[in-house]
Amino acid sequence: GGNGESIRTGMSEEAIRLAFLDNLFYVQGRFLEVASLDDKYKALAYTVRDRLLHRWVSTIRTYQQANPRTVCYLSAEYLPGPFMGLNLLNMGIEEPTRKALQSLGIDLESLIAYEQEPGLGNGGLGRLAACFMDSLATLQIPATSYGIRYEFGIFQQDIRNGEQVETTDNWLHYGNPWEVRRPQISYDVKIGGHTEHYTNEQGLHRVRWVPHETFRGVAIDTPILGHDVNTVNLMRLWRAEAAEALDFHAFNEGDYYGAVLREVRSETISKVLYPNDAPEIGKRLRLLQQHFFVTCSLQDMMRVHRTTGMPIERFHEKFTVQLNDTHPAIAVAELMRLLLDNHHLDWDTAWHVTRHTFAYTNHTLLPEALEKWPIPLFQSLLPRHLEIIYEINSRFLDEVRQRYPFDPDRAQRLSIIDETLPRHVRMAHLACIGSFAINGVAELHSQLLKETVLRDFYELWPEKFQNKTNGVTPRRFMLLSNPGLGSLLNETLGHGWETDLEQLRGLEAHADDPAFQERWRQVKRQRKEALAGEVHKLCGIDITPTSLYDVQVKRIHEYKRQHLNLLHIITLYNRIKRNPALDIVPRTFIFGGKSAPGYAMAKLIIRLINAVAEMVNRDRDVAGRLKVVFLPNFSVKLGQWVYPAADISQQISTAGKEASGTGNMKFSMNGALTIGTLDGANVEIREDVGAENFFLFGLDADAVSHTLANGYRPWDYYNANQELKDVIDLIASGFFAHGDRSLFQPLVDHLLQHDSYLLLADYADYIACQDQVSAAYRDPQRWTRMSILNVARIGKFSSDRTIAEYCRDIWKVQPVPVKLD
Ligand SMILES: CCc1ccc([C@H](C)CC(=O)N[C@@H]2O[C@H](CO)[C@@H](O)[C@H](O)[C@H]2O)cc1
Repeated sequence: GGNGESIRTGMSEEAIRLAFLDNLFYVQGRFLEVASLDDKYKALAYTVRDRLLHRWVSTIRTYQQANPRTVCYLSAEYLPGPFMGLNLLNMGIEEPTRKALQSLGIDLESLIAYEQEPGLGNGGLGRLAACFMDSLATLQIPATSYGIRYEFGIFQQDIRNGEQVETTDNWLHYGNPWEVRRPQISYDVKIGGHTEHYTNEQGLHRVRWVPHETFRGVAIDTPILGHDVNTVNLMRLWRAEAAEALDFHAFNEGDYYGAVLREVRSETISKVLYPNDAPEIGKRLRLLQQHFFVTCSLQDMMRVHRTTGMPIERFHEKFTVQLNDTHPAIAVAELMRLLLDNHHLDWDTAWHVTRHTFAYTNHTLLPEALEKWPIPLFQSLLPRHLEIIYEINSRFLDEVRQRYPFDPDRAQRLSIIDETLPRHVRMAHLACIGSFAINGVAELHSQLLKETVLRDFYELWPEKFQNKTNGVTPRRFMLLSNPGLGSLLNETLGHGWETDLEQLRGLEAHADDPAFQERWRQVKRQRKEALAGEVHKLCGIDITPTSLYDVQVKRIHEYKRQHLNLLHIITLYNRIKRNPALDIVPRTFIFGGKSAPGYAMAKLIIRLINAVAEMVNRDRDVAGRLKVVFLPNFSVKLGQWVYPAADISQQISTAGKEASGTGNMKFSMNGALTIGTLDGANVEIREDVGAENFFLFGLDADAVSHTLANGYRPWDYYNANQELKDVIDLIASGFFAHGDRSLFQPLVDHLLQHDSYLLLADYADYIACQDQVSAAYRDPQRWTRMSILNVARIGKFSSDRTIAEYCRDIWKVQPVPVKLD
């Protein structure tokens, strides 16, 4: 390149231009005039990837020299979002790249918009794992994030006649330039079969697992660069392949299907992500997927451990392994198997290493979301693991009986095995017994864990229990998503806040400054106009940026109460119909989120949202003062348009049900005000931003459990509140279903007869709170002050703070800065 820098690693506009053209010619085999958007995107991706791998090589060299204690994050889901924009930002080459492409007549934004994100997750849990990767690298912590490289990610959601329709997510169709296949890094994965116990010639007891089938897991690596550092950690995802791609013998016999059968069968393991954020009992492939990525990951750690020369008895000193919910909990039994059967350690030593290696994070209190596997399935798939689990359990129960000699019920409650027929393996129990630390993801959630689902374990091992309140990365969700806000903050606070978010406190001094307020409103206005453009493109609906953008985007679930949001919208609609001259604050209600394909009530809620939208958006009396939009196919990419454009963030789950929430943090970081319940991290957000800057309503977690325990009767609330009655009756009338009363009957019936998520009990307070929101919005000075103070006091909710706490309290690891060679 120009001033002596190589075009493979140079950071100047000139070097990047030459590198881009070089990749276009010699990787894509295209010249500019005939290059497609995909060619240009790939050429730029390879240009950026070279600079990532340059830093990765330096990182690996540093780690080999330092042999540091390393964090391994095991997660069945990752939602990293599109890579191009964040990699350019974290490497600090956005401007030179934009100019280099401009000089070639290419708009960088068009290439960034073209990228398809890896949708390898369902929602909160998967996105949190991605925010953690960004913070681990930015804090220069040696870490590897392990998971599954699904060929097909979370389904694409289309809305047809108001209904969710799922289509296959073929994200790899045009290939993925950000990943590097590592054929040399591959491991055997055994399943099924039986075990053989024998005594070897030295008279020692040995166990052999004779599998029914053996597959291969191959590593596919994606470099994860930290912000403004040289550290590149890896996201190492496993792809399933047959030990032998083609069975030539079968082929010679002319059995062509037989010849490829093994390959097809094996690939099935990592074929597709399970699209539910609640388990389905006994899905064989799901357990196979969990065993698959766990055994590959632990074997990979053992390979790295061997290179350190440290004895296997010190494995837990080299590696600390975080279990992202129970999905990788089989790891406790798998590490024992590898230590006992492959390294021939005695039980006690193996167990000592194992329980000092793992830590477990719980992400949900919903009883139906706690995974348990039927013993027959476990026996057929993982016979050796089941033997080990039985042994772990009997030694554990011995300890429990010693501790509580006269309390057989407690032992039964604590047992890994649920004896009620058909017998099941309780994965949360295996995780708790095999881990040295157990944490929830927000203070209220961690408290409820100790009082409810994990109470017995808390009473047994209170020292294991911790809280680690979630956080989100301000790089993607502030700087990248909201550059206008980023430059206003840089101008006002200087640089540095994006890696030390507490510096945002400096905004408090500007909260009442009229000039600064005006700049602040302009930033929000620009994002609202940008989103209006995207809504027009995606839904063909025109929304008004002067209206209040009232947003609820998250997975569709009854406990998240998207249908309570709808009860408010219909209430406003009825108010206008009763008095068309009513002076209300114009609102645009924006929904987004996928429903698990088999979750009928969630799908009905999506249908009702679109049905209400159809009626309200064309109603002449309403005259555009209310607009309802359902944004299809919500994703990280779409979130980056939505979070910066919101005025109100809806966080209205039934108290005690949302473990933390992370969307709530992304909205507040972009100056939206929250209307919410005292649930999950809402409690801590309100604590930090100030009660006067948060719109609170509803029963708290104690009141919810008391109300449900004392025979809750939703009918009473229906009969006692005329506005509520009118709303429910309107839905029941078929008004939103072209007169078809039966369509939404199941939803109405459930609300009047069960309402297990207390919508009717919280309705009146919610409506009153929304009226306060409208009143506040009429006073721009007051609203802008509240918005500025929300950002000023949101510092705690950076995933850098969360990861720093995991490093200090659980992983006991230190940063290892990397010098670029
Ligand atoms: C087996 C199917 C399955 C898949 C995913 C899950 C996740 C635990 C669900 C999830 O995403 N939980 C969310 O995790 C976030 C990150 O901690 C929290 O912020 C959300 O409150 C919680 O619902 C449960 C069951």
